[in-house]
Amino acid sequence: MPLKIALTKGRVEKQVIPLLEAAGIDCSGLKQKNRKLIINTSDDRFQFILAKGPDVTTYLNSGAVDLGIVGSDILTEHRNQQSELLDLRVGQCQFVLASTSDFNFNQPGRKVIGTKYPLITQLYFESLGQDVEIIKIEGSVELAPLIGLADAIVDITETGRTLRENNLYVYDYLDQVSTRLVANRMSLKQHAGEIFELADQLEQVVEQGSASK
Ligand SMILES: Nc1ncnc2c1ncn2[C@@H]1O[C@H](COP(=O)(O)OP(=O)(O)OP(=O)(O)O)[C@@H](O)[C@H]1O
Ligand SMILES: O=P(O)(O)OC[C@H]1O[C@H](OP(=O)(O)OP(=O)(O)O)[C@H](O)[C@@H]1O
Repeated sequence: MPLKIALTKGRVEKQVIPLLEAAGIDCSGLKQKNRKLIINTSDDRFQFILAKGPDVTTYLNSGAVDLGIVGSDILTEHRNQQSELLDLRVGQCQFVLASTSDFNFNQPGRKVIGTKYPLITQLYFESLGQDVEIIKIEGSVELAPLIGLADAIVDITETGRTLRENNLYVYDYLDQVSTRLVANRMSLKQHAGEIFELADQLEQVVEQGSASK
């Protein structure tokens, strides 16, 4: 039976494939541009299940997969209950509080905050002792202060380009984000050897990558 790995499709998948390949894992199936969602390696050692980030945590928690590859933003937001094995050091970005130039962080009254990450936003403002109204947005979060839906946003930024091109400014920096390898706790007991072998192989690749930077 192959180890089942839920891999976040899209941006994470693209950045993780080179790491998997460097660890000697056959990614020819993953690299084929088709609509298949379940892809086995040619040696049947691994089965990749392509899913959206939040669903990777659902599959892990239900025991449907042994491993997940997903952003730490999603793990925090969805209260990950499984075992984090490795920081893959890709998908690196940072949470920020951002808004238009006229935003006043210290203004009295209850602020409205737009975000894809309500829990992270709530915890952040709780830590500041501020009560805010949070509006959940599914994407293009930067729109919220521009069209008057929210006073500010909590979102991730990498290059800062999206903020810049929409005339938004950073008012505070929150946690750093990167892609993680996570194991289902039960699978970790049942398949410890195979799982730690994979984690070790990937760790070597990650360390080599860092050393060559
Ligand atoms: N700008 C970014 N730079 C680096 N990593 C990012 C960036 N945006 C998101 N990520 C990381 O990649 C993960 C997946 O992001 P991605 O944009 O592919 O999915 P998404 O937000 O669900 O978007 P979509 O709905 O378009 O698939 C995020 O959970 C985060 O960890
Ligand atoms: O700092 P930058 O390099 O510009 O990256 C930041 C952008 O990337 C993410 O959006 P994504 O591309 O996932 O699109 P989305 O708006 O659909 O979430 C994030 O929500 C920002 O909008």
